[in-house]
Amino acid sequence: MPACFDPSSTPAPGSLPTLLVVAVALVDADGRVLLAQRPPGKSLAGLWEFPGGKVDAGETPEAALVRELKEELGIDTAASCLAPFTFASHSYEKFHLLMPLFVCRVWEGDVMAREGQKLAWVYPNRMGDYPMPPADVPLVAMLRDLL
Ligand SMILES: Nc1nc2c([nH]c(=O)n2[C@@H]2O[C@H](COP(=O)(O)OP(=O)(O)OP(=O)(O)O)[C@@H](O)[C@H]2O)c(=O)[nH]1
Repeated sequence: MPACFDPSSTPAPGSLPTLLVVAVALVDADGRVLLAQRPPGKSLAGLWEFPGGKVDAGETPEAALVRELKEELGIDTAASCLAPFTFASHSYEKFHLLMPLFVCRVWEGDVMAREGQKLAWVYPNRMGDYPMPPADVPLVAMLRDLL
């Protein structure tokens, strides 16, 4: 049976809270994508992810991303520089993650790890070398096709 027909892979409606997280593929002039490593002590520690974070109540995904990029990486960008690309919809044990992924090629300032996280600029065909959360796996394949 194809995995997409497996009812056990689909949680019962309403059984998990949906968490809205926004993320971005920052793409540099060489076509590399920025990944950040989740620090020890957090869930999914050690895995590499796209910069971003939770969308606060009353915030748009774009505003949340502009805020997170300033907080985490010290860079300035604007909603008009964020191109909607795709999304992840993935059930973790305690919540269902809904994560729009934007692509951004234009920002101001130098990328810095403001929260002590490890950063890596990665060519799409090398992203397999960086273990990522399960929700991100389909996104990487789509990014490879785009870039
Ligand atoms: N930013 C980001 N989060 C992701 C990605 N993939 C993925 O599954 N997530 C999940 O989405 C959630 C993002 O939440 P977050 O970064 O704001 O929060 P956190 O777990 O670090 O906790 P915090 O509340 O202490 O900030 C985490 O559960 C994280 O594992 C990704 O590529 N980027």
